[in-house]
Amino acid sequence: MSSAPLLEVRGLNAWYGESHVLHGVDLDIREGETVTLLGRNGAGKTTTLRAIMGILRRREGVIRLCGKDLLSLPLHKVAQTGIGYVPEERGIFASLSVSENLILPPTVSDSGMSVEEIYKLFPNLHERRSSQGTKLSGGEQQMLAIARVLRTGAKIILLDEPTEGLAPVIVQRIGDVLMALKERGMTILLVEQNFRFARKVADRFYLMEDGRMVNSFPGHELDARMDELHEVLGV
Ligand SMILES: Nc1ncnc2c1ncn2[C@@H]1O[C@H](COP(=O)(O)OP(=O)(O)OP(=O)(O)O)[C@@H](O)[C@H]1O
Repeated sequence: MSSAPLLEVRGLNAWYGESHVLHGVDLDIREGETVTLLGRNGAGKTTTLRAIMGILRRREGVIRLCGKDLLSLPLHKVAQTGIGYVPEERGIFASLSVSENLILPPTVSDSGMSVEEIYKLFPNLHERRSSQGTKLSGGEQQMLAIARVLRTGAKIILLDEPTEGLAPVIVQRIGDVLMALKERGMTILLVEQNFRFARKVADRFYLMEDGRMVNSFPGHELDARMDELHEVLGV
């Protein structure tokens, strides 16, 4: 680990009201890396993403992006630092068309993808460009949610279970998109329960249990650790 991490999380504690959910989470993601968070339901994966983004406000510890402190920033300033978030519920504008959803996101850097580039990466969004958000399939909504973040020029994208509830052929399509983003040098933090999908894209895994990171290992060790993972994940 020579270069400084792009995203650095140290000793992160977070609370929902009085409920203490994250207990000293440490996480490092280097530029261009794809890192996947594993853990059983309730382990704190979504909470980690929400705490990094500042949606969950009661936090203590260190969160830095390119060395810049995120913890003290107001919510609306966090995305402007170049960190994009695709929540599990996707967060697209249901009443707007695909093309309107793509035009709306504010830009955080010049490196954001143009609408033309987006349509090249997601030909199905081009076909559906005039369709309203509510009329899209789950897979199309997921792709639109990812595309919206790519428009902004974010350096790192946080994805919460992008394959959940989607048909295998769509899961594969999303995998192809993430591989294309990796090739472009995008840094990705992924929460994912689908091993087959995660194996394809992840350079490194973190394992969470009860609001703590309990292990981290490189992607190629996934198969050798399957028994241990099944035990911790209860799957
Ligand atoms: N809005 C909330 N208010 C209070 N507690 C919450 C809230 N959201 C989550 N929690 C609690 O925080 C803990 C971590 O939940 P979190 O959603 O981060 O887990 P997860 O690992 O993402 O699992 P899942 O796959 O179920 O989303 C759980 O104990 C959960 O019950």
